[in-house]
Amino acid sequence: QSAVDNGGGGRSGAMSSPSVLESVEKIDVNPPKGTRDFPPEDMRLRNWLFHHFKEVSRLYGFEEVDFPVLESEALYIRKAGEEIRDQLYCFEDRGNRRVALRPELTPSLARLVMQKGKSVPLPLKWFAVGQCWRYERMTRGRRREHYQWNMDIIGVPEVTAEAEIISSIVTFFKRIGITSSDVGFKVSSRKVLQELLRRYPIPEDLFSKVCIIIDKIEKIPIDDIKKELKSTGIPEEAVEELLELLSIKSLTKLEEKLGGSVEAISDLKQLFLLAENFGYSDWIQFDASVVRGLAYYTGIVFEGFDREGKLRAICGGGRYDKLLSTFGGDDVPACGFGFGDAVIVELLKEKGLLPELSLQVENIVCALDRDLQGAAATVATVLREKGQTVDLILESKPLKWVFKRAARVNAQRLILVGNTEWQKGMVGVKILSSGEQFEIKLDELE
Ligand SMILES: Nc1ccc(Br)nc1
Repeated sequence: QSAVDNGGGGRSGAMSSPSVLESVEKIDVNPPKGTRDFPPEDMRLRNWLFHHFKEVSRLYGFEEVDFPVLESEALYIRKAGEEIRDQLYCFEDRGNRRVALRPELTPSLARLVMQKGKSVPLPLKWFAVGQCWRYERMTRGRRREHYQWNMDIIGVPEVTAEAEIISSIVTFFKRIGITSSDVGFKVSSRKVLQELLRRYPIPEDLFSKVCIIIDKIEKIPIDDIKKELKSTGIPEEAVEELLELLSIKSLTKLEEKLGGSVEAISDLKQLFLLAENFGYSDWIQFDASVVRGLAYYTGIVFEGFDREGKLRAICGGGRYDKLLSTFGGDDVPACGFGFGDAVIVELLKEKGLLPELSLQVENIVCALDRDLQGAAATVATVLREKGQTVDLILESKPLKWVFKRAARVNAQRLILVGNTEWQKGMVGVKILSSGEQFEIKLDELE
């Protein structure tokens, strides 16, 4: 029996005509390692999540954009030692081009902004929800794809942009029942690190590398962090001072350490003031250890975390004022965030906040005998043209089977097309919740 229906014996399993397809071993019905299918129940939850992503983006006046999942590898070749680079899902295509499945959306967004150039007046407020990939040795059994929601503001140098996008994430959390007791945002600025490093004689290009190492601070032993930092050439005393600085959790202490005239301090103070105005002060806290793991961040950085500390970062983002210039474009200030579709679902499960999403159908339409299948199609069409959802029974089935299906699809009512009624232009209706039953003219059915 061939693995696919060759149109011969159909699915009944009857002996099919000689197959044009070679008989094969049964194919592996699972999706590739690290990837997911979305059967109906999972797709309903995904659509529910994406609906909230997109509704919040619309509330904030952002425009939706999208890009190919396949991009030139060049977009992601950064030499700062990022994990995202080590796990790039890249290959050479048949035209000998180096391409990659996108690991994130921001470089594509930067590319499109550059492509549009002066034809789009700034500021731009764009959002996207797209599948992103990584190729990781399955030893860790982690996923290789996830969907990310991104919102980005291009062309606003002020901290009002960061305050706005953090507000949008807070709005999202509130919409799905997450509160500031469940989740918070750790906020810092890479300018803190820059300021400290400036006080030591070390080359500018080390900055990104140092950030990427520090981002691993809770993922690998502190001695490995020190070793990696020293291997970049930073003086020993700088490493010690750096690690001490990263433990600061109050802006006041940071100011004592760095002095008030530092731009990082004024940026952060402005952000916390704006948080008051947006009404999300109790969601955010200063934490100097936040640097995020992407090389291109240049200023404020933040990450959403679960206060119980059970899960990985829920989302993350920040300012990236130099990304377009690293692509050879003009410097354009930008900030944005990425929000994955996996950790948030784990959090909703933890909090008992997963929504009940069942299939709902208003009508099941069923012909009571074979020669009324056409009449049933007419009834279904009349209802659908009125905007009613109809599950039309497409084959002759016993009523018991129809009732079982009605229960499975949560139908509100059964429309039965029978000879006697149809002769009078009528159909039988059974309200499944009450059991009420009546006949009605087709054109009065609504
Ligand atoms: N960047 C990235 C891509 C895919 C997954 Br799963 N996680 C992170």
